[in-house]
Amino acid sequence: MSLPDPVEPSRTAVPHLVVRSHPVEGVSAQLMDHLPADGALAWVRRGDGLVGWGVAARLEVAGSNRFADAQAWWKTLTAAAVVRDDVGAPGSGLVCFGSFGFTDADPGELVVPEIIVGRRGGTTWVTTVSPASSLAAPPDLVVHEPEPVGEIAFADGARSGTAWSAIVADAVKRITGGEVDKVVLARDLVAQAARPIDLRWPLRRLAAAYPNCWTFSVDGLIGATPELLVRREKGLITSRVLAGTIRRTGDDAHDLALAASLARSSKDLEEHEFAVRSVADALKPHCKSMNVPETPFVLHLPNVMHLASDVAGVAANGASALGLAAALHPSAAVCGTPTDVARDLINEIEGMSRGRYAGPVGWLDASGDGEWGIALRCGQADPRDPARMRLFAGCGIVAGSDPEAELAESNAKLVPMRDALGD
Ligand SMILES: C=C(O[C@H]1C=CC=C(C(=O)O)[C@@H]1O)C(=O)O
Repeated sequence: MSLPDPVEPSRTAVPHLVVRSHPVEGVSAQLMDHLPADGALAWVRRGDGLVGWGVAARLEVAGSNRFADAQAWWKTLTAAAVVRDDVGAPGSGLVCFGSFGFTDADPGELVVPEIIVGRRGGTTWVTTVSPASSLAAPPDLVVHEPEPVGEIAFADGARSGTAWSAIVADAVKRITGGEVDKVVLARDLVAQAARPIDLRWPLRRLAAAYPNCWTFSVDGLIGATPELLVRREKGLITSRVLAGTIRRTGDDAHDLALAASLARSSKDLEEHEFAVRSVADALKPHCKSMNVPETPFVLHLPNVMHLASDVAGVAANGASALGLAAALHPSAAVCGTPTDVARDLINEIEGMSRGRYAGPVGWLDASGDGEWGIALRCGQADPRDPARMRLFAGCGIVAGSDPEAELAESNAKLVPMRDALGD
């Protein structure tokens, strides 16, 4: 596949931006409620986070230097900006949102909104970003009502469930044959509505139904991910690693028994160990000290339960949150082990383009702090048909995987987006 010409950030003119963050009182609506219909940007968890709209600056990136190009552009842009930050919270001041493709060939972007509304621990603020030539006035924080999606139909994407199970069976054979230790295989569904989908409708529902996840929206990619690839905040680096899944039944007592069986399942523990190792190995050069839990805990979500490990470290160098995300991507939670072999196998047998599914999505500030999740439990709006979205889900495959069980697991992982698009 031929890659788009790489951008040359040093030669790309960046705008000189004027940025002002100030606290606002008496704002009680959810952050998402303030989003206008177009260009919604969001990163929200348990009511805190950032939403934004408008485009003050934007960079599209693809190719093998995409993370470095994005980083260089951001450095130049932040160096040229004049910032007055009266809030001083993580996420105040100049911030960009971003999302990156799973592969180098899938385009991604960084976008600096014109307006950002942030909230953290009871403090709400507004950031305005504008070119020095035309200073922006602070916006009125209006509450908008999104349009319900209405009638919607779901159909197989690149492959039927049965065809996908056959690919999983093939992968299991190749794992037992010694070709690869673990590979993550994904499938897609196509959601077709009768009218253009107002992305704020599913976004609000995801944020309400999955408060422990990070609900995100960047350039038509929306979802609620339970997996934090990396957070860098004031010298502390953290990552929530997930791998190993069991579906919930809705019966609490039964689910508790299932959680206990997940915590003992050698197949899931093996799958999890690959993911934790890949994250710990990638973060090691960037940390002075690290805490890698020996045993995962069980993360309970409304649809599934995951084996989860929170890895933490003290930053050893100036690598930004985006630089760390670049070092971590693709982790074994979305690609496999060994990475290169798993990536080639995905390319060979998965039979679809992932686009920005399973890529890093998040935000970055001028100091290099920020949060990047893995774009999971998500859908991509079709830029050519606003009534259409592609939904994605994938499963880690190891020697002990059962293709039928993996298909059921992938269906459970599609539930958040399917429900969010429903009435
Ligand atoms: C690839 C996905 O999930 C990953 C994250 C958590 C658990 C996973 C698993 O148990 O297979 C996957 O590695 C997805 O949701 O599309």
